[in-house]
Amino acid sequence: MCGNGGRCIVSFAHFLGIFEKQTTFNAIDGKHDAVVNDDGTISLQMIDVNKVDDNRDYCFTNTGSPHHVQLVADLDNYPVVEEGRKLRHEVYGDDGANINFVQPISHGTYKVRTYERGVEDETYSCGTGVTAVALAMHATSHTTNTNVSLVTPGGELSVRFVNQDNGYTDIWLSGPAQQVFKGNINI
Ligand SMILES: N[C@H](CCC[C@H](N)C(=O)O)C(=O)O
Repeated sequence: MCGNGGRCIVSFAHFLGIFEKQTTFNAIDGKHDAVVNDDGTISLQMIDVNKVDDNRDYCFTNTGSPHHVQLVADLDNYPVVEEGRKLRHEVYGDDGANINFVQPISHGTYKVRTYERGVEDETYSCGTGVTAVALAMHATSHTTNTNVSLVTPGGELSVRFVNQDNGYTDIWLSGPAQQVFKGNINI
């Protein structure tokens, strides 16, 4: 599942006039509701998450895709590609995982850089990744906020959620989706 890809699909379907305000689409992890907000940002409902594994040095959770979440100091200068590539294999074996490195900016605001499985490199922004970061920061009591801001190299996202005894529900990933290219194919 791709959270940012999902938001882009919704934005594109809206641009094509397929729906007005709300829609639903099916992804590999199930159904997703989505909303085009009045300011043009896109909110996407993510699957419920009932487990955030806390391994003290890092967390692991699945928000539609598998994510490792680890706090580091001096994120701007952190070797995301080298360390991400190592952890992706050494901790998670053949299946691997996406690796998110995190630094707090303030209570409820986090800077995130992600090494993405499949891409095998750092990407500008990972939607399921920042969702995992928001839940992991809450699950480990780094924040009590249930609306968390995430700053990635590609821009700013937010994740809000409801915390219940058995995990997290009503999880919404929000942020901008901008059309940057338009073309035609003659067939
Ligand atoms: N970039 C995507 C997640 C891709 C996850 C994929 N790399 C995987 O290993 O499942 C996002 O914005 O949510």
